[in-house]
Amino acid sequence: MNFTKMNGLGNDFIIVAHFETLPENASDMARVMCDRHFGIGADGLVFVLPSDKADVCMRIINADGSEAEQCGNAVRCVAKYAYDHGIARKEALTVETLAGIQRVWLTVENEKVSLVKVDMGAPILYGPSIPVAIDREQVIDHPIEAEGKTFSFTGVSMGNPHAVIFVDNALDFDVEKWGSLLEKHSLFPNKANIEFVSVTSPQEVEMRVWERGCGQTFACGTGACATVVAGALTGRTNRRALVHLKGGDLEIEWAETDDHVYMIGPAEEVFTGTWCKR
Ligand SMILES: N[C@H](CCC[C@H](N)C(=O)O)C(=O)O
Repeated sequence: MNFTKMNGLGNDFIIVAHFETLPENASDMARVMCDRHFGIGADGLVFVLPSDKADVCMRIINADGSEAEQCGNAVRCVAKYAYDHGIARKEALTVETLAGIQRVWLTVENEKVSLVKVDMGAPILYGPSIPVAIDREQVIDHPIEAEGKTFSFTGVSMGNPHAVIFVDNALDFDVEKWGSLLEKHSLFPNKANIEFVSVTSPQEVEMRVWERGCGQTFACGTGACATVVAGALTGRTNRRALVHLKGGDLEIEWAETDDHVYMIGPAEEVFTGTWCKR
């Protein structure tokens, strides 16, 4: 089985594009292929499938075998893959996901996609647990406790659940310890992606992330979107901000015109290969 290895700011994926529908053993495939010692190694396994509603369909399986509703970095990779490999040779296309149809705009240089803009749709605000939707004028920061330490989070869904926690300095925060504890907290019956964010200015933040189903990653597109929504709602940031991640930067805007969140960032194809293991 042929595959293509891609990433969005170091959030890396195995792209498989020759199934008509999601294989029944997709979760097992993800666990084996994403293993960084006995497999190819990746944060997720991404299936590029035909769609009757969009130019292409994306299904994303985390490294632990759980399926996610949405994945911002993977949507950029899938859009690039579709253009570069001739599935949808156009600079504005649509990607069907479990979170809905995503509009995508491509920047092409030397016949290859270098930058991708995605309409990630409108956010849903959660709290005091996820997924308990609340109105926007309700309390935004919700308390959450782990091992005797209390944090406050803003719950935001971009189709997948995020708990955004503002801290003094995200760069030296113990993401492994607290992210792994909070991902599976009882307030998050479907688990959650945990973002730790420090605000540099109203238009610039540092974000580190512990992702549901794969641990700490170099970048999280939906997490960056959730971060700017949480920052704007709590008065910490503007609705447009540059999110600095371990693997690079994402430009995020939560537009007032349509309440949608727009994300601009790169996508990279690294290598192709053939999977030989049973
Ligand atoms: N682990 C996430 C899916 C991947 C999201 C992230 N890689 C992104 O770029 O949005 C979840 O289970 O919701």
